[in-house]
Amino acid sequence: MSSGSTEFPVPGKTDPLAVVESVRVYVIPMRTRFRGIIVREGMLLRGPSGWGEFCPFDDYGDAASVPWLAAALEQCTGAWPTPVRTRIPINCTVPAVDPNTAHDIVKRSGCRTAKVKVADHPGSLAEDQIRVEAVRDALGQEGAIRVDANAAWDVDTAVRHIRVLDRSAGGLEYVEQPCRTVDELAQVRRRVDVRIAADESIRRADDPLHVARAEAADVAVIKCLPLGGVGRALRIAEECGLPCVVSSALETSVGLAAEVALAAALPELPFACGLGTLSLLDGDVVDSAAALTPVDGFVTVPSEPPRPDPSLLEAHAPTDPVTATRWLARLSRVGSLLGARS
Ligand SMILES: O=C(O)CCC(=O)c1ccccc1C(=O)O
Ligand SMILES: [Mg+2]
Repeated sequence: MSSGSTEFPVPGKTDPLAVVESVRVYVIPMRTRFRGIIVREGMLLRGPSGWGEFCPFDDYGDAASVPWLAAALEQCTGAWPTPVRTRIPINCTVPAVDPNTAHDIVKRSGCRTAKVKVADHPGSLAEDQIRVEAVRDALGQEGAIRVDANAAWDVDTAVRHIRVLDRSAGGLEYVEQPCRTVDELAQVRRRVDVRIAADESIRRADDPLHVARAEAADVAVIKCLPLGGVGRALRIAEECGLPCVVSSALETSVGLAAEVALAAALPELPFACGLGTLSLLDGDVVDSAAALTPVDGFVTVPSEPPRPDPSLLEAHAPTDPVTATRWLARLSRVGSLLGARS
């Protein structure tokens, strides 16, 4: 019924994108295929207090992308909490690669903690074992190894594979998201001695605190871009009452800076964080002096948020018009959803 001059915006609802002064789209190839991702794409938004990154993965629909946009807008309009540390210990991230490559990644990183992707495809256990053994060889006995199954296993498979990989690793620090549901995580947790960390059960859940209340995890993996920003992630971290590991969502240095700000502000940081992911990308939008590149297993907390370099923005701009149009349309739709909620 409503149309044209009889239709008005609802008073009190505002356009959340009104603060954004300009946007850029980037396309950066991955060095190694990671969870099926071969090219990382996203947007950089410029606002009154700097730049934010909007980069939901392809498998996030519009509603699930709303927190990503809230996080980007927090970055370009807000200020970060006070850091309580100047550098963040990080893990190196080992994709589902062959054992020699895994060994090299660990050695080159200088990290004392490694996170190894497992369960990349059905029947992967033998490959997972030799990858984990190679990582232990590279790390030495003092290092810590964690594995991430990205929700691939059912309960019985998880229990069996965790026991095998725990032996291959000479002890696992934790296993991240062995199964999909909170109930499955709780069952696995009761049956194995290895700690359970929840990632997707927090990042993709309607209620990110459910997994903690259900006593289904020992560790919370927190990513502030999928969770709606540093402020919201800090509240979730506090309310869940679990030790937290901050991990990246494969952002450029612009978005990674928000994850680092979160890790820097957490009162306790008992484990290494998954923030050494810049090396998985074949490029960045921030020049190398300001990039959040780890050195000897640590990322230094920057004194101010990194700004994209104009020539790198040009270099990583999409070469076809379709990609930019697709991201602009996505931003517009997700912006409308965010506006309708506030
Ligand atoms: O935690 C790390 O070491 C790196 C980040 C990482 O693994 C990741 C990055 C993008 C999307 C999902 C994940 C994941 O933890 O499952
Ligand atoms: Mg994970």
